Amino acid sequence: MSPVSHSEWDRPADASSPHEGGFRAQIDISTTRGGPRYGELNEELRRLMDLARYACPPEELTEAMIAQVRALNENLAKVQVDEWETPSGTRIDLPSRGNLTLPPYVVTDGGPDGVIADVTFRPFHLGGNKAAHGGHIAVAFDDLGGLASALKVEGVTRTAYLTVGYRSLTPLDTPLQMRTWVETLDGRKAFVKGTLHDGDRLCADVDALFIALKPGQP
Ligand SMILES: CCCCCCCCCCCCCCCC(=O)SCCNC(=O)CCNC(=O)[C@H](O)C(C)(C)COP(=O)(O)OP(=O)(O)OC[C@H]1O[C@@H](n2cnc3c(N)ncnc32)[C@H](O)[C@@H]1OP(=O)(O)O
Repeated sequence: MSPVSHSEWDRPADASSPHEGGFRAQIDISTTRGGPRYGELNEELRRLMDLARYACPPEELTEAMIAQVRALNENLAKVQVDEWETPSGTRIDLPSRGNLTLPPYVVTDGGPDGVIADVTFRPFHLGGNKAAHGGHIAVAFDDLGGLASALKVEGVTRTAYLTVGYRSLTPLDTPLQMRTWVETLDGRKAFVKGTLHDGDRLCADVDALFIALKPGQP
């Protein structure tokens, strides 16, 4: 039942594994890993989070649900792989590359000039008063800012700083438009800007620095 330990996933590169040092310079993108129904599994898990976030179960139902979730977790524990082999984060055909922990987004346009994505904060991303939690908005900017800088430098980058301006409330369950782009590229430094809109209304903007990693840099 325990998750994969750090020592198991932080393994050295070998012939079948192109990561260098503790870091993989290229993401091993896929459209098949995890099978054709992996996206459906993710969506059911998101629905579980939505429903759990607002549930107030009576005690007898809580007991039954603990047993059900335990059974689900036991199945998931049987199919653990390391971070380089999991479909999560690599499935470019799925929302947020199949990464369940990110707010679900769909990239509608992406390249060295920037990224445009439709992002929907789910009910479980609630901060308060039906609005999205600011931390989840920052996560979306981090990932899509990281994607914009990766497409610009043609390699993986890492966030050095990320400053979010929360300009107006960000609604849940509403398709929103996020744009991110590299404003200035200075050697390894990609200065990224971004916006989040609900229609014409600006919900948030971002100012971030991503650094292209050197080969072998942990
Ligand atoms: C079609 C589909 C394709 C799919 C394709 C997949 C794409 C896939 C996208 C994934 C998207 C994930 C996006 C999540 C990204 C994370 O969330 S990363 C996790 C969060 N970030 C971290 O943990 C970073 C921790 N910090 C570090 O590792 C190191 O400090 C850093 C940031 C790598 C920099 O260290 P370093 O490489 O030793 O660089 P260093 O020489 O210190 O600095 C380089 C330059 O940057 C400047 N700098 C560094 N830090 C700062 C700072 N905080 N403020 C200002 N300046 C700074 C330095 O002053 C220096 O400037 P110059 O002297 O060159 O002018």
